[in-house]
Amino acid sequence: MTVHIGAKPGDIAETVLLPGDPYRARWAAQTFLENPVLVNEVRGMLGYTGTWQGHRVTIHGSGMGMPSLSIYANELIRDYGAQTLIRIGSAGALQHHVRVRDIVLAQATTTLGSPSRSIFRELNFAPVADFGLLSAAHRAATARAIPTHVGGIYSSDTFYDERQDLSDTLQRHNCLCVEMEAAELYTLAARYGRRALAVLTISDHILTHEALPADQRERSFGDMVQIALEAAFAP
Ligand SMILES: O=P(O)(O)O[C@H]1O[C@H](CO)[C@@H](O)[C@H]1O
Ligand SMILES: O=c1cc[nH]c(=O)[nH]1
Repeated sequence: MTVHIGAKPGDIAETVLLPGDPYRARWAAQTFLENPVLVNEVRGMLGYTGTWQGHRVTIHGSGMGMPSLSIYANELIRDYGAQTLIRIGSAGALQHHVRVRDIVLAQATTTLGSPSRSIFRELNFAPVADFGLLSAAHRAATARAIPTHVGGIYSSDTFYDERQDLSDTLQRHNCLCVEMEAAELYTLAARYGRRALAVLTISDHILTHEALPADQRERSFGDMVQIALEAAFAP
């Protein structure tokens, strides 16, 4: 047990899928895993372990924002030995050609700051996805003809951002979408030698203001879960 995770040693699989929303963790575990068992509910942050096609998998909420994800990812990596961590999250599109419900595979992330920012001092560290996971996820999405984009994204700790100039600059630099966790996940994976990827579903459009309701964010993003599972266990 850790401060924030009540699972016993061995309860957490080496492969962990990380949605921000704990109820999405429950939905994904009950929909995709065989024999899902609740392994954490400290602070209501649900985590389940089961099997997918014979492979052990944990699906665990990360909460919203990099400070929250950082707590769970640190404990999953350092205390439970997680090796492969795949975020399955929602995101807001920053480009017209990226549409609501499309998938984005985050190749690299830009951020203003993350919990790891202070240790880099003057360095602009570039958090990037694991290439093996990224290419396997792309193959899985292409095989299923799921509309998918690969490229740079923006990880922000501010959902209600007042800085329109930031959005404009990111858009001009072909940033595909905004979400709130991937930069810290990729940085921790780099630090501890683990594999990480963010597979995102567009839930909102920053340019058109289209937005999906909360129940659909919780329960209807099956394509990204399927892509994440296939990528995690690709030969
Ligand atoms: O749907 P999740 O995975 O929570 O991801 C996105 O949704 C939350 C904001 O509504 C942030 O966590 C953001 O990254
Ligand atoms: O606009 C959005 C949608 C999902 N997540 C975000 O961080 N921003």
